[in-house]
Amino acid sequence: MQWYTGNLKLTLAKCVVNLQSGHLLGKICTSEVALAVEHGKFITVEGGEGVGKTVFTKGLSSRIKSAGLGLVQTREPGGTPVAQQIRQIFMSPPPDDSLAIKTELFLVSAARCQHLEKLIRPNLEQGSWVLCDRFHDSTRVYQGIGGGVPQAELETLITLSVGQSDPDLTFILDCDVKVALDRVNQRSSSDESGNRYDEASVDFHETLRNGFLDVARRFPKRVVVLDASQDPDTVIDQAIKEINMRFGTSV
Ligand SMILES: Nc1ncnc2c1ncn2[C@@H]1O[C@H](COP(=O)(O)OP(=O)(O)OP(=O)(O)O)[C@@H](O)[C@H]1O
Ligand SMILES: Cc1cn([C@H]2C[C@H](O)[C@@H](COP(=O)(O)O)O2)c(=O)[nH]c1=O
Repeated sequence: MQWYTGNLKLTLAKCVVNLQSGHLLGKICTSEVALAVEHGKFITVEGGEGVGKTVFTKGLSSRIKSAGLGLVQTREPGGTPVAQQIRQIFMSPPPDDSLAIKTELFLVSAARCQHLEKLIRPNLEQGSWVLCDRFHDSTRVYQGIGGGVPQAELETLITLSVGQSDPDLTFILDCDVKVALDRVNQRSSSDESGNRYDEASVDFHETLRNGFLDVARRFPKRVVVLDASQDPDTVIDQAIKEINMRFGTSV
């Protein structure tokens, strides 16, 4: 017999129980009660600059939480105090000491190790879901395809830092580069937040977009591409449909 309560799965074997109003009453032989916490699902969100990852992650998070599931929303680089300090260096190195591409690779990998060890794995083990804005596919695209680190070297470092903790599901938000850049420009004019690739050419952003689509082709079982030119609620609805189909949930 099994009960699901939030993220907790209770399994009872060979025992007599009384059920009243959904509560478990009566005598239970504890040696025959298995208390299993099912691992939470690990979902990542990827895509180029300005496609809508932040808005999507926030909206999807609240929909999953409203369904009664525990969820931690996080992002990379970052997610723990140390990883956040690495993010500062990564995002804003001193102007007279710009980052070599392999330094970038080591920085995002170090931040990821810390993030996995201190935040992601402990939460998944306790049954909480983790929704992460960017993860290793960003490394494949930005440091690999964009930055030119050879794929074999990059995959070695990804394997070393991620180990068995590959995401269960990845959403790649995809849309026309000009649409995404218009969104970035509108956002920048309102909040003045800078971006690492503000000065990059449209061609470079096209390379990133194609890089993510290439990742989707390489990992078809894990990755789902969503059309991010649609309105935010439609994109989130499509993601939820996919989540329910894959994980048997009713979010
Ligand atoms: N589906 C959408 N339709 C229209 N506008 C959107 C949509 N999603 C996000 N936006 C707007 O586009 C801008 C960029 O969105 P957001 O910050 O979510 O993108 P991002 O992918 O997280 O960007 P970055 O890669 O720079 O972190 C914001 O001003 C946001 O309000
Ligand atoms: C994880 C990861 C990120 N990056 C880059 C991609 C973006 O330009 C920034 C993060 O900014 P955001 O506004 O939080 O999306 O970092 C990267 O180059 N490599 C990575 O592995």
